[in-house]
Amino acid sequence: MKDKGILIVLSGPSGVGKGTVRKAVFSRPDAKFEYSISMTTRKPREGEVDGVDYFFKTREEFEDLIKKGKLLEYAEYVGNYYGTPVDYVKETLESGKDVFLEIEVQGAKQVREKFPEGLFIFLMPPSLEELKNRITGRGTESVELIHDRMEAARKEIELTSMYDYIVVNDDVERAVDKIYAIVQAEHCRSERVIDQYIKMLEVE
Ligand SMILES: Nc1nc2c(ncn2[C@@H]2O[C@H](COP(=O)(O)OP(=O)(O)O)[C@@H](O)[C@H]2O)c(=O)[nH]1
Ligand SMILES: Nc1ncnc2c1ncn2[C@@H]1O[C@H](COP(=O)(O)OP(=O)(O)O)[C@@H](O)[C@H]1O
Repeated sequence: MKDKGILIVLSGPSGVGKGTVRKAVFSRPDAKFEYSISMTTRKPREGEVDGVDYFFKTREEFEDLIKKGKLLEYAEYVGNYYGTPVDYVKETLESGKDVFLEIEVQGAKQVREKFPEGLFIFLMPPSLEELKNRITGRGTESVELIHDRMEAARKEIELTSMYDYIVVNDDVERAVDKIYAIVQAEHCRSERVIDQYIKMLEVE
């Protein structure tokens, strides 16, 4: 039987660089993770593509997915719903591949309850000032929304104790190196691999 993949959850405040780090993670030639594309009711930003960046849904469609139990987790964040499709995650893990989620902390908490064995990584900004600079610098949010996102960020940073690892995103490539090292270490964790070795000893 094939071993199940690892569910990797990358979380952190808006603007910390989750999207940037995730893209850098996936652009490495040795990337073996599968990215789970989320559903959202947020309007697409310029350049975002349905089915690539997100599956863009109406509130009615999203609420229907909730009712039908199609989401592993979901959260309302700054006025919009965001959620992870459960079937994709389960099927991909069953096939032995690691799945990579990029979600905010309320959702990460729900995943922790359903998948306590997941690998939870919190991406931390070098400082709150730098976080604000990044959100402002991206230019996708109005002043009011930046304020809301900074408030959300303060609350999120207070909840980091439920994560297995904290990675500071001072430099993108350095953060990616750390994420790879963490995932690699997780693959060697004895409770994940012990059965394989026991089987090997039985055969010989
Ligand atoms: N709970 C949950 N949060 C998500 C999901 N997808 C994205 N998010 C988070 O929702 C927040 C807002 O995302 P977005 O509007 O794309 O802005 P971003 O902050 O620039 O990534 C970010 O913290 C994302 O990580 C999801 O499926 N579930
Ligand atoms: N390590 C970093 N150093 C400097 N700027 C960064 C770094 N990581 C991301 N950024 C910039 O910060 C802004 C927010 O990044 P983004 O990936 O959109 O964040 P998130 O997905 O967490 O909301 C972008 O303009 C991005 O280029």
